[in-house]
Amino acid sequence: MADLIFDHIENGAVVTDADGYILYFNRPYAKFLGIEGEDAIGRHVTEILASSRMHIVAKTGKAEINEIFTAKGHDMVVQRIPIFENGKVVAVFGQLMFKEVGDVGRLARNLSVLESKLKLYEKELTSLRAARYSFDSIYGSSPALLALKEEARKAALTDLPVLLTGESGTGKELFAQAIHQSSPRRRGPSININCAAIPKELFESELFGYAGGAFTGASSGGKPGKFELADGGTLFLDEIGEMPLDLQPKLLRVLEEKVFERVGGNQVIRSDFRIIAATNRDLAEMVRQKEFREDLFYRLNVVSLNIPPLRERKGDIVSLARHLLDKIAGNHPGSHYRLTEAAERVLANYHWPGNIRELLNVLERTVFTIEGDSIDACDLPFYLSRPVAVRARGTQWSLQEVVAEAEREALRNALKVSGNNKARAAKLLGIHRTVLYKKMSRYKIPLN
Ligand SMILES: Nc1ncnc2c1ncn2[C@@H]1O[C@H](COP(=O)(O)OP(=O)(O)OP(=O)(O)O)[C@@H](O)[C@H]1O
Repeated sequence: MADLIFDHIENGAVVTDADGYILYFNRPYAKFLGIEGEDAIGRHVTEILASSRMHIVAKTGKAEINEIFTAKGHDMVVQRIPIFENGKVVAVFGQLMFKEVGDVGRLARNLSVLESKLKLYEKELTSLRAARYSFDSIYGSSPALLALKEEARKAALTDLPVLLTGESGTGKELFAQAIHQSSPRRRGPSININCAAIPKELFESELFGYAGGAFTGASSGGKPGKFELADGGTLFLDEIGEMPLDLQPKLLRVLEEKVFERVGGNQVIRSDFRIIAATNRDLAEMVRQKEFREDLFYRLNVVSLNIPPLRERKGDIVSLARHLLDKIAGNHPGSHYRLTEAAERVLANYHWPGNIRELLNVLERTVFTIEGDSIDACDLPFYLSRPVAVRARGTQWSLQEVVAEAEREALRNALKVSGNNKARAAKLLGIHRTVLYKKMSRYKIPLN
């Protein structure tokens, strides 16, 4: 068996006794030197490899690792390891690590290229992240938003947990990223976990990871969880209100002690992370309803930042819209989208239940349908201009409104596809040209 293993060592390997007489000589080594392996057994190692130092290592008892060794005209890299029994060298194991010294140089060069590439990517990633997620990329000049940014900037300099609250689409994730990017942990990882997106049964292993063989199907090396990955950085727990109640005590313990074990593992893991949590739910009310643990709530709610909805900072709507249009234009080279005053009025008066995400969505869709760069009120979705009284009924639309919106959209698409040729657009729609003109006038679609 030992012979078999020995012959399967990829590179040459040899074992001598304490006096330098060969006990084993594997096939790859024999092949490499062009001799018969069996012939070498029992002979002194210097007879086969004149400058061998195996017998010297047997005397010194000191391993020689990655030494250059010349044999048969080759400069090779070898290692020689003394084997001890009861404190005495009984054998020496020698192994060829690289058949050519040049291989080592090449490997080292490759490694150093890889290392510098890695450094370059790290730098690029940091600057990309900084450009995308700094406080400067949070737009708006309303006093409420400016005050909030100031508080968030201060919080970034500390290691305190932050709880971000606000309606969906107000920019909670953007704030979390900006805090990380402005914190001393900016070079560390920024790990996100959306608590609403994880099935309950996978929650624990997502957060804490699992040990190898922890359950059927688990990968053999195990897998680190988000807490482990966030070591040295920030862990962003989005939609924390969706955290299963029975897991909350465990989460609290980790937040307090910063140590945990992987699922199915027994090794204690320490991780140095900073927590930022976000929710669009009223956590205090959830605590009162016993749907969220009070102790965890207090642990998370150390620095509390509430992002007001867009309709409560009307001053931000138009400037945000302009900024988002510039961003959209970045994907359409040569364009510079502008809003007419009427369009600005429509945007400013709408109540934006989906906040900035909805604004972005509306602008993206509008840009897709317009000809040219100017966005007028009639280019915006019909529902934005509905009177407040109608909107107050909630999201339920009357059939008439739905039909009108669909008609308007169909008209605009047909005009776009036909290059604003009315006759062709009418034909596409299957209506008479005069009907098209009438409907265009009703929906305030400009003639050209
Ligand atoms: N002040 C802002 N300036 C520029 N872009 C913003 C601003 N606030 C939000 N956005 C953009 O709006 C979109 C929604 O923001 P984000 O995902 O941060 O919201 P959220 O509050 O985390 O939403 P949810 O609660 O639904 O997860 C993103 O594309 C984000 O870049």
